[in-house]
Amino acid sequence: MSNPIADPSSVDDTAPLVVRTRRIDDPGDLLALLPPDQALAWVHGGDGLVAWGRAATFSTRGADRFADADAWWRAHVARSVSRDDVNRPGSGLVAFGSFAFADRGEGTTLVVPEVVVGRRDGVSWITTIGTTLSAPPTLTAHDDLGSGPAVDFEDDDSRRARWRDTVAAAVDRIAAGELDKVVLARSVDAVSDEVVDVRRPLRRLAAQYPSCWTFHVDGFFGSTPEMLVRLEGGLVTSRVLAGTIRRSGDDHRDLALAASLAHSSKDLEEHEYAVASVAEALAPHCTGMNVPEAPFVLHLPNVMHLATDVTGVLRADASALSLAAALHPSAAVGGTPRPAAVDLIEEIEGLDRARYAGPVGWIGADGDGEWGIGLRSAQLLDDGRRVRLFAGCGIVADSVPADELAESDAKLVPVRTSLTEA
Ligand SMILES: C=C(O[C@H]1C=CC=C(C(=O)O)[C@@H]1O)C(=O)O
Repeated sequence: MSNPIADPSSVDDTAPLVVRTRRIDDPGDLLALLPPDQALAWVHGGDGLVAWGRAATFSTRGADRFADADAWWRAHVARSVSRDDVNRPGSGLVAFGSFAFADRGEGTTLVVPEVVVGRRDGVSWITTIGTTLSAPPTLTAHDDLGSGPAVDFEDDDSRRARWRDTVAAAVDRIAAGELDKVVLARSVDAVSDEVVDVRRPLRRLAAQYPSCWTFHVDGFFGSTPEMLVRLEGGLVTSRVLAGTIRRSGDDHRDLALAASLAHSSKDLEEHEYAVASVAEALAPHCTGMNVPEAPFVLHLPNVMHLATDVTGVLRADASALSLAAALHPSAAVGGTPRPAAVDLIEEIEGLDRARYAGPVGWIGADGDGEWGIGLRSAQLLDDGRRVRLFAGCGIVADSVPADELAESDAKLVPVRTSLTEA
């Protein structure tokens, strides 16, 4: 995959990292601090982490990509020297990362930045990371990014018809008893008349979807509503989403739609598979797990989802990355049973998912961290003028191809409008 953002060529990956975190006054809008190049982001409700520079990077591929990344990270942590005056999740040494969806997929990377600015619950900090101790830089808010470029979307009728046919083929395979659920995705390319400055869509996504996690790692960006796993002080949390209804734009009508979603047997079935896959994957790692019996309806500006928050207490030493490895791909992005679903995706989807639907997030020196599922997302390609947007839908026996296509359109709205709105 080409990567218009990262330039790891100057990174010395073997030197011990010197890490210093200091408390700072509230820096205001975190995303406004990002420089144009090598920006990294993970923000939620205004809080989170933004970062830039490259102190160390790691890339890999294959079935062992999570274990390889975890081992690389542990080795870096072991030889780092750190002083952290803040001691909050995300302070001290952190790496941002993104994982390919498929074992054969490209794009798995961990990035240790040179500067991280974080805020959580009214406490703000800056972390510097390098091979020597460096003074924290002066923070500058880049307020005016100018007007956006003109963007065209390549989503013609024949591509849309082909995807409907693929969904119909999956329904047939489910009816034939080969599997219970599969998540099928499609992509839409956007072509911009100038290089996309990813900070512009990031700001729009964060402003419009504050309850989602707005992220950027090496040209992969988006605003995901789904938390694959958060590990914090021994507490494991996962927000499972599956089952979707589009919003109408009318609040009263949306309430009725939310009620119908909560009672839709097709959506409840789709959701149950996703919850079961997460609960089964976490069970060996957790004690005292709480898996609510019924989902709640999560309201986003474009769609509503059935949602379940699964929690547990970590049983033994495991990192957020090793938990992500156990959970990926959950049935929210793969299917049930997992092996049959992954095979069917490979056989009929006809799409290189790359980082779409893979874990994206950050890990700290103690192994805690947050890994969302890379949904409502896009990848900058080539020269930075082409952007590939992705969306997928859970397919079960009762799925109707035309409805799934409309649902995928709704899921594309966040990134699509983030690229076009002034
Ligand atoms: C696969 C996607 O969404 C998943 C998450 C929430 C709801 C989903 C659904 O209802 O199909 C999907 O499982 C996507 O946004 O590309």
